[in-house]
Amino acid sequence: MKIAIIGAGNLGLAIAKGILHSNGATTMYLTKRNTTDIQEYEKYGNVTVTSDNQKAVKNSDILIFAVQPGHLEKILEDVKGSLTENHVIISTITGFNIAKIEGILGAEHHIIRSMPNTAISVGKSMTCICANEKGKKKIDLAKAIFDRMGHSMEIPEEQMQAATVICASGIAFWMRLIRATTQGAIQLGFDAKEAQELAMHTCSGAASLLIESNSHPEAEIDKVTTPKGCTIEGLNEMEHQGLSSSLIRGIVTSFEKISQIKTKQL
Ligand SMILES: NC(=O)C1=CN([C@@H]2O[C@H](COP(=O)(O)OP(=O)(O)OC[C@H]3O[C@@H](n4cnc5c(N)ncnc54)[C@H](O)[C@@H]3O)[C@@H](O)[C@H]2O)C=CC1
Ligand SMILES: O=C(O)[C@@H]1CCC=N1
Repeated sequence: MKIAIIGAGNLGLAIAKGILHSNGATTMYLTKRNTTDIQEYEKYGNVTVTSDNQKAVKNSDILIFAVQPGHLEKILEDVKGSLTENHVIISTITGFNIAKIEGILGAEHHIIRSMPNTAISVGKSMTCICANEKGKKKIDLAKAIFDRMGHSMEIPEEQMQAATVICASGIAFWMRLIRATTQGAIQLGFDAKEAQELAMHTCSGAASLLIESNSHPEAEIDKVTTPKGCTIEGLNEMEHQGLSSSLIRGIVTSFEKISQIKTKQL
């Protein structure tokens, strides 16, 4: 597989690391306007770093666009002449819909819209994808690419903004929960490093229980809450303080914001 990542910033480099981590490409082009700080990636023999997007497109089959929304239109116009009908175009751009990409490139291209998160760098991204009519023929290929770097789900395009909040912003939400647990553990006497180790592995174990046993969170909670015990006492206090409610409200607020950004920018 010959992959180009157009826009090697935060997300683009996270994807590049995920691809390297999973041996997911035969060759990989990484592009950026100023390539100085990504030059080191050429130490991996199959990686070419360049500011020449046309060259990256001509030498690759799968094109992953990870630039800021305001830059995409011009970049697509610039590379349009180098595209063939065999290219698979994967956009990670928030809010930039398939109709708009088709408006620039034409509907005859395989166009996939994706929403990964930064955990793609360690092969653990939850990635949502959807495709245009032509791209549906390549959706299994896109799914296979993202499944090598975590877990993927095909969703209707109307749900992409909601998926962005849950999966991409979700990394920040879960980080804050892990950080808060760490602060609690420090107050109970663990040093900071130990406290984070306890918090993150407990978080990972909780998610693994659900993924591997296919069970429901409340069923797992019932197994831990001893009657009159410490768990239910703590859990009920968290709920009295609005734990579930604040999470739900934060998610809805984030969604309201992403909906406004879409209307203003695009
Ligand atoms: N950071 C995240 O967790 C997620 C971000 N996204 C989306 O991914 C996109 C990129 O986000 P970030 O990586 O955070 O942004 P970023 O600003 O870190 O990266 C964008 C990169 O594109 C480069 N660039 C600009 N013009 C270029 C050009 N003409 N040719 C080649 N490269 C060019 C910039 O130098 C920069 O390195 C955004 O549209 C964002 O909505 C999507 C999911 C998650
Ligand atoms: O915060 C944001 O708006 C973008 C979209 C998802 C992650 N970062």
